[in-house]
Amino acid sequence: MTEWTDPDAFARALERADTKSKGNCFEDFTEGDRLEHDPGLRLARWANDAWMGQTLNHDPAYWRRDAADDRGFDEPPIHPDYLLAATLGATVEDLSERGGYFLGRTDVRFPDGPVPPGTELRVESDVVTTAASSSRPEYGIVTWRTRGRDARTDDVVCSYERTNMIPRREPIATDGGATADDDATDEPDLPSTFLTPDGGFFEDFVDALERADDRDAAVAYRHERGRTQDSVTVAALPLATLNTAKQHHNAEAMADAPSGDVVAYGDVTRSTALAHARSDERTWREVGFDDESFHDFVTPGDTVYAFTRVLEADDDASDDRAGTVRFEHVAFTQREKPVYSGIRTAEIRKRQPTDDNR
Ligand SMILES: CC(C)(COP(=O)(O)OP(=O)(O)OC[C@H]1O[C@@H](n2cnc3c(N)ncnc32)[C@H](O)[C@@H]1OP(=O)(O)O)[C@@H](O)C(=O)NCCC(=O)NCCSC(=O)C[C@H](O)C(=O)O
Repeated sequence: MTEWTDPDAFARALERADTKSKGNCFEDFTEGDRLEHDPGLRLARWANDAWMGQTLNHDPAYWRRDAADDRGFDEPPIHPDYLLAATLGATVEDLSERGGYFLGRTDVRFPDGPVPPGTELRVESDVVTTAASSSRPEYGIVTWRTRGRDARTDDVVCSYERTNMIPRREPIATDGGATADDDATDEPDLPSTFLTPDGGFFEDFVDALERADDRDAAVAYRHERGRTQDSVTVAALPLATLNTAKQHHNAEAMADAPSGDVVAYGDVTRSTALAHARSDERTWREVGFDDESFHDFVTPGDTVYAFTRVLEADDDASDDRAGTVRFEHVAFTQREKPVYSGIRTAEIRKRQPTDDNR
């Protein structure tokens, strides 16, 4: 009788066995379809704290009761970055586990957030559009609108629209996409002066924008901190959001990919860069994110840095002690190429008489 675990017999058995594949192909998505994502997730304090600590998000309102109380929270809530990553993580099994690229996301909002630890998430997505990729015949491009709900109250605590390239079952003929103008040597049209805010309060951003006004200048600066990607950030953090994308934890499957290795979850890259930016400001509340793009992959050993451009400031917010600022944040690595960019709207604390000057 055949011993199935005999190495030769087993190797033959593996060759002959079909693989029960995971995830959906491009052809499985139809505009208008709704998918209820089974995993759901309990937003645990430990996972939130692991995410926040490892991505260098150290805003005290998410760590300490007195700071949370000062910010108008009943207790340190789940941070919006982890809430967003967990909402997306729970969708991966149905939407993007098959592989492909997380291209971008927009209209990220937290209608009934923030939420306390222990909140149980129920997540659903609608297929918004499906399109051929003109440059990559083996992929299609799918956009979904996703909502994360508090399973107890049904309140929407996080929503967004995201776009991925999804592998096709059958490649199609394409026009090959637009031809890149490789010979273009135009100098980039950057302003002559880059200004940095003196501090991290709302008034500091207003002041810097005023100094840039009517001049060939921008309020744009780098943040010093960097975070080298390791097995915790690349594999452990996405798995703590139930993100089953093999890109983050299956080195063998990724060996033949263009990256040649596992890659960081886009939300880890993004949250790390945002943390660097937040460490140089007095964040009051996160309002929303738009036009997020993931330009290139990040692999273990890459160090994630951040660059910020301040776009506008508005003296209007949910609390008199804050104003609203719109930023463009860019994550980049030691190779100095952008890997993520997005527009962030956040409320920033105004300077109070008792505040120090940072
Ligand atoms: C994905 C890339 C390899 C593409 O590179 P390149 O071909 O140079 O870029 P193009 O700009 O030409 O884009 C290709 C097509 O995709 C469309 N596109 C690009 N961005 C968007 C967007 N934000 N929204 C909609 N469509 C977009 C373009 O129009 C092009 O279309 P077409 O011409 O018809 O083909 C490269 O960008 C890359 O490597 N990006 C990094 C991807 C990445 O690392 N993402 C994060 C990590 S993976 C992850 O987190 C997975 C996650 O867990 C999950 O499950 O989603």
